[in-house]
Amino acid sequence: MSSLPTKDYNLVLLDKLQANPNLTEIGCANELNCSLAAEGYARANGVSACVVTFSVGALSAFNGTGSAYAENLALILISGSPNTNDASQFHLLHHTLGTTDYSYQLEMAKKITCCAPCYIEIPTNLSGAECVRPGPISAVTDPVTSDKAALEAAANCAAEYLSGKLKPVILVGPKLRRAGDGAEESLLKLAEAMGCAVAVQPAAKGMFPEDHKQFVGIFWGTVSTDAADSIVHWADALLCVGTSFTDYSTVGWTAMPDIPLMAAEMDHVTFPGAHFSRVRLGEFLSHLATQVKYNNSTMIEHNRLKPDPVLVHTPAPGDELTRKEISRQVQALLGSKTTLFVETGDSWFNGIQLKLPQGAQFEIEMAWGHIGWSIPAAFGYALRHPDRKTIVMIGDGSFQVTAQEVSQMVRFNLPITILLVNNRGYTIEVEIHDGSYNKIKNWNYALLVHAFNGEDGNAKGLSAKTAGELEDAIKVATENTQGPTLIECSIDQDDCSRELITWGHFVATANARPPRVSGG
Ligand SMILES: C/C(NCc1cnc(C)nc1N)=C(/S)[C@H](O)COP(=O)(O)OP(=O)(O)O
Ligand SMILES: [Mg+2]
Repeated sequence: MSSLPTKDYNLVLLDKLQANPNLTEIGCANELNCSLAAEGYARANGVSACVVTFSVGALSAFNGTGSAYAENLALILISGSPNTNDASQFHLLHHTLGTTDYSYQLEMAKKITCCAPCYIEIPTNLSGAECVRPGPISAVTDPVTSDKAALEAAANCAAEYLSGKLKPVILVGPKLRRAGDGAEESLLKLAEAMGCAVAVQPAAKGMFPEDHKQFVGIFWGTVSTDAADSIVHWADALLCVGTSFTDYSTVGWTAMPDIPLMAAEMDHVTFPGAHFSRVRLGEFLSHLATQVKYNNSTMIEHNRLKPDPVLVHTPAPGDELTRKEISRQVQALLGSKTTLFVETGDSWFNGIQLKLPQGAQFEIEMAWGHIGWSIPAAFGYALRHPDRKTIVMIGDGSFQVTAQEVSQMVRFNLPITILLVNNRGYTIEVEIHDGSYNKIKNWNYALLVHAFNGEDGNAKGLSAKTAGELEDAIKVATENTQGPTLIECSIDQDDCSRELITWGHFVATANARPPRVSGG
């Protein structure tokens, strides 16, 4: 539960929430970070709540709420609001637009909340009022089950559809995990029953085990890993599970699969010419696993065409630090209890290339893509998962947006390791479309962390300009169990991944499409 220090519209509300022994209040430095921390908490916990003050608070929190909506995460946004007498007394109030219409916030919230994020507004003079006891929580939390007949029909139709195909591939998307109800386990069962290749969209990295023998890589068009694009394009049937085809995930629409898609969504299944509603994803996948025939033709082909392992160069300790060396050293950090957050920027491409060992988790915000997300989100996530080692890869531009939340990591003694890649500006934007607006003021990032320590913090701030300095800094980070460790990794501005340059080119081309003339 993330909330802001007390503010007049939600003073009593916070007191009431604090009185509930089952709730823990976690303060954040501002409402943007509060909402993004709640988004990160929801990734770990399944649901989270964010409590803010009216208007000046809520409008900032709308950003993290929008992220939760776009990323299909359950976040409850709770906002204090004016005294119920004010409207009828035509009062002009602080923190508002200066009119007597206070409904604008609710109208805006309606656009970014639905069954995933939801919105509750509580007038300041009702926070302590008696209210009807809420109904059984099971009405909200119990899993929704499929319509039995639709489930049966969908699985039979899918099994028959697949039995007529020679080269089936499964493509996993980011909504698989969000479906809950054991959908990831059901997918594993189905994949092993089919024996086929399993490719994963970038925003779903980690949702299918990468150490599994049927994992064939990240399907991301021309910037795929392990030639996953070849096997996806070789397939004659693509079973899309929770997929999301956006301009970013299709590399500016250059990687849309060109065969009819069979799509299994969170609550419905579609094939060419058929649609089955009220079919829950987890139930569909596990039921289909009992109907399908084994056909490993795409695995046999993948094993023929997959690239040989890449020889990773290990530089001398005194060598200038590079993007590749940062990735090599982060790779060595990943293990069954680590969760890696990768921020919008070249960190996406560097993170996607890493191999996840058994149990390692991966978090990315590719749909909403709000730079700075990973700092508050990792903070929220780590609160829920003290049992895991949380690592963040973030660029300098992104860090400047939400840096204050490192002070909350200090406050709650969270041993998060932050690898801040300082390439002096917005490199992703430089590669898409350069201009003076991609330059930023450089900070002394390592020193900033000492400021966040105040008189009692345990955070460490280090900088690395060579491979050896990074090795040493990572050792310090690994040993610092009482607080965050930020390592500023300085690299050349143009030291970026080839995938970023290729992807940026196609996304920029897609952005630049001329307006369509009607009738044209
Ligand atoms: C400005 C922007 N995107 C536009 C943008 C602007 N504002 C918000 C909130 N979110 C966004 N994605 C992006 S990706 C920067 O290149 C990020 O820079 P940095 O963190 O330094 O990473 P790289 O250097 O690797 O690109
Ligand atoms: Mg940068």
